[in-house]
Amino acid sequence: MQIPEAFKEKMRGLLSDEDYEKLMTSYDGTVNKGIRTNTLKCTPEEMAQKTPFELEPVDWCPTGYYIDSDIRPGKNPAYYAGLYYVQEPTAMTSAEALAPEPGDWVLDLCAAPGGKSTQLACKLEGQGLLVANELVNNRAEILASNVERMGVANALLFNEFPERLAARFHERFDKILVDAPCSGEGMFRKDNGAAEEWNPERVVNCAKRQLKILESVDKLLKPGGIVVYSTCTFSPEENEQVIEDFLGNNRYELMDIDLRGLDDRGRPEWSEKGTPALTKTLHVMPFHVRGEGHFIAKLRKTAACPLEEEPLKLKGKSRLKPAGRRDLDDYETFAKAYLNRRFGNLHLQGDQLYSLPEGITLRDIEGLKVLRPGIHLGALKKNRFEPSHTLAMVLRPEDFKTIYTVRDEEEAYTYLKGEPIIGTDLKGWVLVCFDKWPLGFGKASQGMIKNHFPKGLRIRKK
Ligand SMILES: C[S@@+](CC[C@H](N)C(=O)[O-])C[C@H]1O[C@@H](n2cnc3c(N)ncnc32)[C@H](O)[C@@H]1O
Repeated sequence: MQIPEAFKEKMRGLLSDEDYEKLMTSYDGTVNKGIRTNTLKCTPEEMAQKTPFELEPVDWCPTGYYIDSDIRPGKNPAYYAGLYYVQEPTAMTSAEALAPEPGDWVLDLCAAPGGKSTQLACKLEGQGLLVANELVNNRAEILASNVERMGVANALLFNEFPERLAARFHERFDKILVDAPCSGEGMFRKDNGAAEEWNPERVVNCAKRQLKILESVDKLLKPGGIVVYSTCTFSPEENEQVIEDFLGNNRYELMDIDLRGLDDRGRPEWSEKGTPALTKTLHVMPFHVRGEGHFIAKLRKTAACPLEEEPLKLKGKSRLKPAGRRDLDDYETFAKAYLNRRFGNLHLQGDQLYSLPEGITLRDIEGLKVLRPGIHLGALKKNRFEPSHTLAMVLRPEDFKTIYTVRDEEEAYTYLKGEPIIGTDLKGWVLVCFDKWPLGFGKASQGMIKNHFPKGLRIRKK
């Protein structure tokens, strides 16, 4: 890996000789890999039973574990059942610092691929709302797929500019995470491209963009609400200086961050004005801990922000409409035959049926680019309802009347490859489970289960 000379020079100026040498040596090491338990589905102990690799606890995240760097955790049935999320250990810090509570309205403004969104969802325990937003289209689809796999039931996903969300959700959120797009200096070891793309102008441009994103946060956050700002870079321009500029223009106070094993405080001397409270921010440096590197700041909003005189206009009608009773005949027939759980706030987009999160109305989403308006329950076909994979992933076995539990890992792979399962006397829709965790749907008849695991997710080989 080629570390840019200008970066080396900059870090040599910022760090002590000893720390600089340690940083450079850290680039010769291997990338730290981690997984985090999806507590919406299982406990860490249950996850450990279903994963064949060694797990070593991460200090600052009670559900995070280091795994050996040779392991490919995305190849395991437990992965497809959503028992864990593969996440770099220092990336687990931001959601821990924000610490939402069940019932909160939480916004993750820069969300793809979804590591922190799914971690926030665990903390909400299915209560309250998670709005996860990703601006870049193809990354947004990856976010949707991860939120689906983890079985998050109370999420609304957008593919939007922060300022457009701010025009609709004025001071509606209790907590906001800004895991900002950055120059990625903490990604050099993990992603060679990050080192190749790095240059001093990029750092300056990232800082401008970060400040602009934070301006939208001020409009979105309730007075008294909390925002965590994080980056995976070391540069003062994108860390201490962004926070100092934001504090200068808005009424916020920095809060202490208390995460086990982390005590490398932000440096006022790396900012323009030397704001003393910057010591409340946190650096997570790859030469102090086992991880790639992060910066976190936690701030409380101390005063309301006025409504804009000329707010941005959001045009366009939503293609969603509330589902009427007659629209739902086929869904109700399906629900009566198979579901032990009710879904509310039902809306249709064409023939696709969604359950919107509690408290969300069409007025909230009209004119915005919605990626997923809630749980995609399935499609109303001619005279029948076809359940979606998303529905399978939010269910627990007790929510469905016909369950097929795969006999062993081998049979789990058979299902995940898209092959039929032979030898059953079940009939109709079946929730195929790996132990007590759904993998997806199948349809049983004549002694076999036809596979409904989505084609795009199927694995080719173990
Ligand atoms: C550091 S990544 C987020 C990682 C994510 N939080 C996770 O844990 O998986 C930053 C994200 O911000 C998105 N982004 C880029 N420009 C943006 C902008 N102007 N406003 C908001 N998000 C932006 C990027 O596409 C990227 O997905």
